[in-house]
Amino acid sequence: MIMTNTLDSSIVAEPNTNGKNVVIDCKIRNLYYGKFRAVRDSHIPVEEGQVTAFIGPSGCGKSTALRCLNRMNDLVRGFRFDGHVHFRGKDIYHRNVDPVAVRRYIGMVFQQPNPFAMSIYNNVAFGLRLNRVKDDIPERVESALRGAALWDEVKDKLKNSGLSLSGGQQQRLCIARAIATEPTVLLMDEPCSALDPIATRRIEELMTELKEKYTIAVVTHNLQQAQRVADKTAFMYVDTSDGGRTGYLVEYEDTGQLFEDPKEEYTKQYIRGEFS
Ligand SMILES: Nc1ncnc2c1ncn2[C@@H]1O[C@H](COP(=O)(O)OP(=O)(O)OP(=O)(O)O)[C@@H](O)[C@H]1O
Repeated sequence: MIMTNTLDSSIVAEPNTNGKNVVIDCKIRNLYYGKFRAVRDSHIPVEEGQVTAFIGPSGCGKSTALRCLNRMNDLVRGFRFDGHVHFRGKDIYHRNVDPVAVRRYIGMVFQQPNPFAMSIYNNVAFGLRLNRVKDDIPERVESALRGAALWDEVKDKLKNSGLSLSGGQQQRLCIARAIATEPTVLLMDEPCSALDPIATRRIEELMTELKEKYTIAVVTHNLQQAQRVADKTAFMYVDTSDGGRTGYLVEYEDTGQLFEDPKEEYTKQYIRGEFS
């Protein structure tokens, strides 16, 4: 039986053609929700120590592709996936791999900040206990809160409810909860869409700090945000030619290259704002 240790983050990542290490290699040939083909033909590598942004119009499959990276779609009824997701060369969809173990290495932060109705301290400690971490809990909680740039704001009120924090602080608490178990990769699904511009900038700065330690993949509607935070950008679009609405990868590039000199006509039109 393949257990957590086969996903051990000490396994060397696969080198890319550009010499960068690919931590997650995602290839979606076809992805279905029931009979609906949601995504096709999308090969998106996630490189070590980089921020990779997923952009594209609504419904093109950005969140679906992101959720494939840590098997979050497994929870959706009717989900079927033809392709592969390799984490450090290991197939995370192998029948013997435990999805809970996958999420230990590939954590996630969602669109809406979703702290639990418990204290700030326990919000972070919860993830540790869930992963059977028993040692150094207070130190780990502090380290995660520091890592999420929240410690100074909450250190004197750790017993207060996580729900008492502002939206931006709640999202940083969720980031602290996600990094407490020291994942290799952090997936962020529109992490700023519910936040005001100041809280958004704080999260963006935090992403730049976090990539020193974690590889990040982020879905964003905000093209300026992708340009500010991402090293690599994947642009997805929706194919309606066969009467369906199937998302696919149009272009994956260095962010600067994709925004300044895109190869594909659809990318050019999208970044010029010709469709949304
Ligand atoms: N759980 C689900 N069950 C059925 N269909 C779904 C499910 N989740 C998403 N879809 C469909 O899959 C397609 C891709 O959705 P997805 O949310 O991945 O797109 P997106 O690009 O992230 O969109 P948005 O930018 O609006 O969030 C859409 O047509 C959506 O309706």
